[in-house]
Amino acid sequence: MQRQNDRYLRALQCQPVDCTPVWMMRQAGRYLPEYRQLRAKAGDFMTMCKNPELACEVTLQPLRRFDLDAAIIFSDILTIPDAMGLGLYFEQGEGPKFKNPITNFNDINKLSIPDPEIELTYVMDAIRLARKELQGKVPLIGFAGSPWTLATYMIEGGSSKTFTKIKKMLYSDPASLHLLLDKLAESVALYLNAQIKAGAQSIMIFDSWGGALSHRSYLEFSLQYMHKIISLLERGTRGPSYTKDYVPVTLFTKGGGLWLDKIMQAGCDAVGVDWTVDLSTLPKENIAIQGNLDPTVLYADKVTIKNNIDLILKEFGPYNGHIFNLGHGISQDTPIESVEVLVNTVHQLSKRDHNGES
Ligand SMILES: Cc1c2[nH]c(c1CCC(=O)O)Cc1[nH]c(c(CCC(=O)O)c1C)Cc1[nH]c(c(CCC(=O)O)c1C)Cc1[nH]c(c(C)c1CCC(=O)O)C2
Repeated sequence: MQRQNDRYLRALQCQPVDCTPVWMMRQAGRYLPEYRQLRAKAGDFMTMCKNPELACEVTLQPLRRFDLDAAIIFSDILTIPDAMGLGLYFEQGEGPKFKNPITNFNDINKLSIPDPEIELTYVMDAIRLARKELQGKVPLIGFAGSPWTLATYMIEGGSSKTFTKIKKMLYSDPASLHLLLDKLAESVALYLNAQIKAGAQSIMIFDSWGGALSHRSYLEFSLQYMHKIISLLERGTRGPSYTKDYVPVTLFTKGGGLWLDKIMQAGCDAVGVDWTVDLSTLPKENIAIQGNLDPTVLYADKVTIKNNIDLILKEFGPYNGHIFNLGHGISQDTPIESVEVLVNTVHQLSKRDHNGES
C-alpha cells in the first residue's frame, strides 16, 4: 500500500501540513498531448465522460506527469442538464450547446430531477474506478456546477458573454428562475451525495458565472442556492483536529472577490479565489483558501513563474489553510514545462514555512 498523501485534505481543514498542496482546475485536458490523443480516438468529449474507463484514465494522466496533491474526476458540470433531457452537445471550437434550451415557465415546470444512480451512473462508476486506481495515493475531488451557472447554459442554450436571456428572466419573471434554481439545487445535492457515496473525498462547486450578477442578485440567485446545497450534503462532521473521513466543500465563484465574506458564511470549508483577489485582505483562520495564480503567468519564463508563486506563498506564510491553484482553469496552450515548474516550486518554496505531517 502506497503512503497516503493527504496534505490537500489537511489544508482544507486548516490542519498542519509539511508544505502547501497544489492542484489545477482543468488539470486533465487539452494542454496534455496524451489527452488530445485519447480524445482523437474517442471522437468527442462527452463520449469520454460517459465511458468510465476513459474518464478514469484521463483523471490519472496529469498525476503521472506531475507531483499533484489531488485528482479531480474527469467529467463536466453540464452532465446534470444533460440528464434532465436538454441534449448536451459540443460544437468544434464553440463550446457546449443544448438541443432543447429552457425558454419559459412550462419548460421549467416539466423538468424532472435526475436520479444520479440511474441517469448519472457513468460518473459514479468513473469515481469508483478512479478511487481504486489511485490506491489512496492522493484524494479524489468530486464536483458540480452551481445552480446559477448551470441555469445560464440551460437558458442561453450554450456559452454567453452577455447573459441576455437569463437576466431578462431574472428581472421580469424571477419566480420562474427561482423554480429552476430550486430544482437545480436539489439535483446538484443528490448528485454530490451520490459522488460522496461513490468515493469522492472532497467536493468543489463551480460558480463560474456568479461574477456576472449584481451584488443583490448574487446573494439571491446564486449564493442562496449554493448554501442550500451545502446544507443538504451528507459528509460527516468536522472535528477540532484532522478528521480523516470528513468531506470538505470548496465554493468557487469566479469574479466573486467582493462577496468573499458572505461566501465564507455559506457553510463551506474553503473558498476558491481568482487572480483579481488581494490575498492580504483575507482572513487566515478557520477557513481554507484556494488559489490564485493568474493562469497566463504560465506563458512566462521559469524565473517569472517562480517569482509570482513566491508572492502568493508569502501572503500566507505559515498559515496551513492554503491550497495552491490557478485563479481559473488551465489554458489549452499552456507549456507542459511551466506546469512542472509550478507544482515543484509550490512544494519546494512552501517547505520553509511548514513542518506538519503528511
Ligand atoms: C463552465 C464549466 C464547464 N465545465 C466546467 C466548468 C466550470 C469550470 C470553469 O469555469 O472552467 C467544469 C469542468 N470541465 C471539465 C472538468 C474536468 C476536471 C478538471 O480537470 O478540472 C471540470 C471540473 C472538463 C472539460 N470540459 C470541457 C473540456 C474541453 C473538452 C475538449 O474539447 O476536449 C474539458 C477538458 C468542455 C467544456 N465544458 C464547459 C465549457 C464552457 C467547455 C468548453 C471549454 C472550451 O472549449 O474551452 C462547461
